[in-house]
Amino acid sequence: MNRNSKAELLCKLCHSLFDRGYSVGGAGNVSVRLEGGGFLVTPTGGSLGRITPADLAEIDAKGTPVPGSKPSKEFAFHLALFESRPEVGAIVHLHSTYLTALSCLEDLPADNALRPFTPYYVMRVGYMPVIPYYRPGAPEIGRDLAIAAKAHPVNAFLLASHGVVVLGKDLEDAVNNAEELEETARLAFILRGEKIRYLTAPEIAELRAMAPR
Ligand SMILES: O=C(CO)COP(=O)(O)O
Ligand SMILES: [Zn+2]
Repeated sequence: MNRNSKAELLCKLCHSLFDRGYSVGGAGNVSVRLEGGGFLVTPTGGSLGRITPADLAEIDAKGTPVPGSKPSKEFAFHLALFESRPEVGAIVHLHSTYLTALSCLEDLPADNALRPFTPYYVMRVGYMPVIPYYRPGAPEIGRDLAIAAKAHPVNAFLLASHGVVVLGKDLEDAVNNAEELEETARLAFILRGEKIRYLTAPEIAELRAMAPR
């Protein structure tokens, strides 16, 4: 897919996420890898609900912003993930309600914030390691994500007290993964206090073998 088609699809998916409440205010950012190297990313401070292709910031293959819109303050962590995981084609960062609520819980297990109880979470995301809290835009987020992305073959990381970072092979895949994950977190809150039948280790292993990644 060429640059302009990717820019249009990115905006269309941002509007869709915003319209369904996955992003509010100026929160969240989305990026996509371009074929000849380089990236498109949402600009800093804007609403995902009203973004147009002309608003997108472009970054060259060396990670240098091309003159034009100012990139998201989180582009450093997007770049760290693109560099650590060559198969990743797009990244979605959201402050979606249930994942962000989960990120605010004390004593989350660092290796996996969400124990699997449905198959699609395992198939699309795997599991979800937790990155410690740093202020938005802090370089430490990219540093820790790069280490985690190499250590864990998963498509999502929870940023403590902040939100979520979701990876995909392309834009639609990353958005699908983010939607599945937010729904899984919503179910986890609905089921709080209930006796959940968690998936067993053999069930998880079978699903991991089917995972599209
Ligand atoms: O979610 C955000 C910060 O973590 C939004 O920041 P940007 O507007 O710079 O993309
Ligand atoms: Zn954020």
